[in-house]
Amino acid sequence: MQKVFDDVHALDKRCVDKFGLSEELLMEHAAASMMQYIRGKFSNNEKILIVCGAGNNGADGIALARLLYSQYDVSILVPYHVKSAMAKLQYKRANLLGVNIIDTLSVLSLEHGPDVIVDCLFGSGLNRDLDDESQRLLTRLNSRCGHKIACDIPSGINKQGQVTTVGFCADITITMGALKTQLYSDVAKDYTGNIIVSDLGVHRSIYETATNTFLLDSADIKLPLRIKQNSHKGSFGHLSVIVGNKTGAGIIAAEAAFAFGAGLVTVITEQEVNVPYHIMQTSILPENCTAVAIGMGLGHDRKAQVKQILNRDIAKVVDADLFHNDVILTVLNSENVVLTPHPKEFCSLLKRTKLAEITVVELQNNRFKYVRLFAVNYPQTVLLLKGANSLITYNNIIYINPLGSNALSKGGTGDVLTGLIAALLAQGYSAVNATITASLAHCMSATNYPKNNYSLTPMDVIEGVKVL
Ligand SMILES: NC(=O)C1=CN([C@@H]2O[C@H](COP(=O)(O)OP(=O)(O)OC[C@H]3O[C@@H](n4cnc5c(N)ncnc54)[C@H](OP(=O)(O)O)[C@@H]3O)[C@@H](O)[C@H]2O)[C@@H](O)CC1
Ligand SMILES: Nc1ncnc2c1ncn2[C@@H]1O[C@H](COP(=O)(O)OP(=O)(O)O)[C@@H](O)[C@H]1O
Ligand SMILES: [K+]
Repeated sequence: MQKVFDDVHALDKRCVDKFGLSEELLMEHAAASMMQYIRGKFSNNEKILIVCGAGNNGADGIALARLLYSQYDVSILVPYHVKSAMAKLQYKRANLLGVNIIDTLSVLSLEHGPDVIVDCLFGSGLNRDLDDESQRLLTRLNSRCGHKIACDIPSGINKQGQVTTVGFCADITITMGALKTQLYSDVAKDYTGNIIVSDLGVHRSIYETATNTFLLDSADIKLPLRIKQNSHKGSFGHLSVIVGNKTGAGIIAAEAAFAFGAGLVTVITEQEVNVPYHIMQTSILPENCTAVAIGMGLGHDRKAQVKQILNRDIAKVVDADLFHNDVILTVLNSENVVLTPHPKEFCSLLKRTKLAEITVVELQNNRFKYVRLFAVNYPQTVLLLKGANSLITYNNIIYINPLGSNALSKGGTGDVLTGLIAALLAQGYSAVNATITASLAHCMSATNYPKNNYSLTPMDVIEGVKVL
């Protein structure tokens, strides 16, 4: 798990004030880390274009040009007059050294385009929408071949992680000092490429302070591996999955839960349904049930039974149709509840809780803001907001799961996730630990799928979970 910060200016300042570093020293480390990356990947004399803006993001790029000069065929494109003191200083040094400085992209030959393009146009200082010239420039850079590196933040991604017009599409983002939340909006995922962090003169563990946002990785998974041999099916919980109108949703969840270690799985259904032989079915909640999954394909009937189930003091995952029903309000202040809405369902939840009345577009533009709003009001409820980067919150902490992929954009994969979380709840995991591990397992299964990114089915996700 890595720390993530909304803003690192305070961390930069702390390095200067507390450890006696200077802005220039931080910048030299930023440039050196990009140099190291390029040296590790490209042989001498490769053609490198560094596009530099007027502020300190541009200054990082100009310093990089100085470091690479003579080993590589370096050009810097400086489309605006350099403005910040550091950019002016770095520009003067590059000039004295004889670095090739150009002010328009058309000077470069199209046939022999650069092998590497480094985007140092705008970083954390992007404070307004891009003008036409910057949009044109980024569009042209995106259309060129070559390995694309973004310095700190791909240009065009603003503080909220939005790309209002054009953004630089990087293969890799080398971000300075620490990870930033804006790099983990759903939109940003199509621009950042891989993200790595550069140290800025002190080790990252010293640079970073406390935070309430964390980036999950595959090492954070805690699989339900069984330890004791002296066990029986009852040792691993009994999950009840409420099956509604769309019976497939509940059955997929039940199958996923069985594959993820639940000892017993029963579907609760009014009419008999076709389920695999190992899944039981009945019309009322079994007495010994240790967790419930409810909402997937439920429809809007059975209100009395739903209310009764939600009021039972059992760990639960609540999904899908229930976000469109005020009955959801009854579970919001309880412990051991996990909510798994997709963006449209989360908008409905926000409306029902009277926290906000917003569109899906507004939510997707501000995912962190609204997840935090929910977290502040319902700190003991676990929320997983689905998306390209799913966000999990509990106790005012946000965990980002960046491991998902577009292969998961299929009907029924969310039902698998609900089943996985429920399986762990049934086996005694805390709500937040169940959600983190299940969410990681869901994404890792999709990543390990060996075929392509269009053919994954919910059953493939379940098969993948079996071999993690
Ligand atoms: N602080 C430190 O110690 C360290 C900082 N570091 C580096 O500094 C970067 C932050 O630098 P920064 O604050 O100078 O901002 P930056 O991203 O260069 O942009 C500001 C410039 O862009 C302009 N501008 C903005 N929006 C625009 C638009 N839409 N269209 C056109 N212009 C626009 C804006 O114009 P102005 O508002 O002045 O008119 C200003 O000129 C950070 O990302 C990291 O790379 C590292 O070296 C480590 C140490
Ligand atoms: N582009 C994507 N990148 C990462 N994860 C995705 C992507 N598209 C969908 N997912 C994941 O797939 C699941 C889809 O769930 P959902 O929309 O509820 O589907 P359903 O209700 O049909 O089962 C969620 O866990 C979501 O995070
Ligand atoms: K940049």
